[in-house]
Amino acid sequence: MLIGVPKEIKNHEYRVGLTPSSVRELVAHGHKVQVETMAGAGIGFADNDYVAAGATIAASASDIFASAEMIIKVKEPQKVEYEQLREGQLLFTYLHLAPDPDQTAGLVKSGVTAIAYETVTDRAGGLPLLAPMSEVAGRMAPQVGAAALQKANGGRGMLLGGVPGVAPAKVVVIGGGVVGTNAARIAAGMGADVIILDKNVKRLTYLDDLYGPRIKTQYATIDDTEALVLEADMVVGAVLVPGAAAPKLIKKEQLSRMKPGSVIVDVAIDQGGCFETSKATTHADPTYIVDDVVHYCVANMPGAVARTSTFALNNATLPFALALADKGWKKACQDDPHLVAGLNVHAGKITYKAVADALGYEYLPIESALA
Ligand SMILES: NC(=O)C1=CN([C@@H]2O[C@H](COP(=O)(O)OP(=O)(O)OC[C@H]3O[C@@H](n4cnc5c(N)ncnc54)[C@H](O)[C@@H]3O)[C@@H](O)[C@H]2O)C=CC1
Ligand SMILES: CC(=O)C(=O)O
Ligand SMILES: [Mg+2]
Repeated sequence: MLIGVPKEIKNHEYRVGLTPSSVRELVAHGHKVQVETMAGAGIGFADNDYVAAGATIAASASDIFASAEMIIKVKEPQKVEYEQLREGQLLFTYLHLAPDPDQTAGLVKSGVTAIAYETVTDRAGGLPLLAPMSEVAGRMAPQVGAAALQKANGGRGMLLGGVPGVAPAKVVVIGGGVVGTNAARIAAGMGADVIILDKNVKRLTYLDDLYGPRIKTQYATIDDTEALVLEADMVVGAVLVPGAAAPKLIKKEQLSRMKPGSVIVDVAIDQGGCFETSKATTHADPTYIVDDVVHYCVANMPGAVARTSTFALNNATLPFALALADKGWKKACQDDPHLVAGLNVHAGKITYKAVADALGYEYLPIESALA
């Protein structure tokens, strides 16, 4: 199969779909890989590293979109990218379609077959291709939130861990999955007073076993979520209903009652965000203020630590990329119920129910797409 890797074009996005090591694995399986020139340059992968791994270098993204049978990316295709996709081509990347009607319409119109990293599942009920980036974004959340709490950045002027004789900041994490757990762990490590809210009692039990009294847990009723958010110095938004738009758990009216200078890090922004006032920001201009509350809503947080993130992502995606290349998407999906869970779009139809429901498309059941 001819596999293409374009350079990412989102703001300050330096991750790349394949590392040179991953290219070498695909080439060892008999595939051809074409990488756009400078695709990995931002994180120390020179064109020559890709050539040494067996790739050829394409002068432009349009060469790749024109010829590749499978395109491997990191972030969802931007307009200039999805306009070049076509029927019979396979796209393997993050998509986050539910909050993104324009991209969804573009993919449907193109006829492409698109497998979204974020809805591929595993035997334990997890999301193995989302998890590595959730680990990164979760660990970054207290770090970026701590900076936002500084006075010059609009924050309350609080040190996350306090000092002897002065209490630490209160950090509330909504959603105790991969992002939430990693955010809580780092915030607690920085000395903050941390509590995690979730609706899944089993998950809260697991977190309690894992961290003991160092991190508190709370069942996420509307009442308790509101009470804790109003007391918080920093809130991390980390909920997910796979494939669906994030539920808006904190309304504008509630936000206006938060402490002036408090900080929201809405990691769930890639699914639309869990605060009514959240809108996606970029690494170039990551924060804005509503009602004296600093909002950090960068939808590609792991792009800031792109080298770590690219290795972590490739560790998870490579086995699936190999299966797709070796068998073709249909056979690979027929053989693997977890990979097929990633199928979001096929030949002009939406094949993921939560996306179809969120955006008012007819849903094509996966079995029909695979027939
Ligand atoms: N902004 C960025 O750069 C990045 C964003 N993300 C996003 O972060 C979000 C969280 O991802 P993960 O932690 O991997 O998901 P996850 O599935 O591991 O965890 C989500 C948790 O939210 C809980 N939850 C769902 N509805 C809830 C509610 N109403 N109240 C309280 N808890 C609720 C679930 O029970 C689950 O424990 C996703 O939207 C993901 O796409 C992930 C990586 C990078
Ligand atoms: C998951 C995601 O949105 C990211 O890694 O950018
Ligand atoms: Mg206020």
